[in-house]
Amino acid sequence: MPTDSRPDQASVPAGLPSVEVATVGETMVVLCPAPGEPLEHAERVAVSVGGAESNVAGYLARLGHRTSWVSRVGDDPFGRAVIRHVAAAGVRVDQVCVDPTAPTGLYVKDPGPEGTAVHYYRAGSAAARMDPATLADPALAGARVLHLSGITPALSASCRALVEHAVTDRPLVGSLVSFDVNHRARLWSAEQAAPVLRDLANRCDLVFVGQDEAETLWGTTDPTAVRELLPDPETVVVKDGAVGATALVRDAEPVFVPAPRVTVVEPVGAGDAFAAGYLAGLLRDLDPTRRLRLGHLVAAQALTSSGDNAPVPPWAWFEKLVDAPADAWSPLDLTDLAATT
Ligand SMILES: Nc1ncnc2c1ncn2[C@@H]1O[C@H](COP(=O)(O)OP(=O)(O)O)[C@@H](O)[C@H]1O
Ligand SMILES: O=C(O)C(=O)C[C@H](O)[C@H](O)COP(=O)(O)O
Repeated sequence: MPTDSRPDQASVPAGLPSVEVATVGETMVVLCPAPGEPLEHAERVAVSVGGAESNVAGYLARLGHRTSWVSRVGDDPFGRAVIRHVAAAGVRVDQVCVDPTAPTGLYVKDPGPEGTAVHYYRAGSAAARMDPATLADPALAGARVLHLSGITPALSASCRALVEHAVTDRPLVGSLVSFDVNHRARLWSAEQAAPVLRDLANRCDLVFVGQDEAETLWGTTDPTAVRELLPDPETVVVKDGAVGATALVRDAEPVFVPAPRVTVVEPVGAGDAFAAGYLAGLLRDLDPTRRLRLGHLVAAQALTSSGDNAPVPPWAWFEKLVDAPADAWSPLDLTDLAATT
């Protein structure tokens, strides 16, 4: 019977300090035809890598935080591509199990006149076999943040048990548990997802949710109403795309920060980038306004670049804008982002 193995990570010598952030979730190879070319007639596809939680890990690593992505991939070329891609962003991948008995998941984009449809080939994937033991490695102890998303509980019963375990038993003692609701309608219906995601989110410390998904799941876009549905986390961040985002922190007035003006090249991954920026602000003990600003600024990098995991400018660029006077943010104009970075 073949057994799981762990990839070597030449760039991470033994004895490194413990990770600051662990993220857990599935990452897949992404196949995408040329823009506007329907999949049915495509003769060529571009191959890339995508996964919400490894995207968050990648942005955090690029912002200078020691981050580990915890997952499973198949012992196949796509699994090796995923590991190489995530490691290239500076993320530790020594917590990724290579499973010789299940494939790496795949998602395929189908550009059409009404937008891009997504087809998943991830049922039965190696990552769908994650379970509560996935978080048992002592190397994860001491992480300040464990970041999860609502994609994982939709993957399989064992993945749902993993997320239940993470939010209830808190295996990473002392870590703050962060949860991006990330409802994926291709994985489960809103009726199935709504109570599960609400219950899981309520057991976390920090929750990110888009107004669009709050409406789909729970029938409201109002940040205060969302907060009433999620009373237990210390902080709920409600995002409203191009408009802005609100942080509702327990025992404090809600804080709203408008999103900067940007010229969107490709919207996929903006939510992951936002979560990473907010978490970087939290790790640096910034106040909620600055955390939201950092979220928007990292999201802006994702929006103005194609692909899920954009490069980020040096910290000094972020610092200047994060500390700018309030009127500079009403709203901040980043429409010439490429020139300013
Ligand atoms: N058109 C836009 N202009 C400026 N910022 C945007 C725009 N769309 C999204 N964002 C930024 O990306 C963040 C995440 O947006 P959201 O729509 O929730 O993304 P996703 O659907 O990828 O989760 C927003 O909070 C904001 O910072
Ligand atoms: O659907 C999944 O399972 C994925 O992980 C695919 C994507 O890479 C991210 O989810 C992007 O997410 P957004 O930041 O919300 O645009």
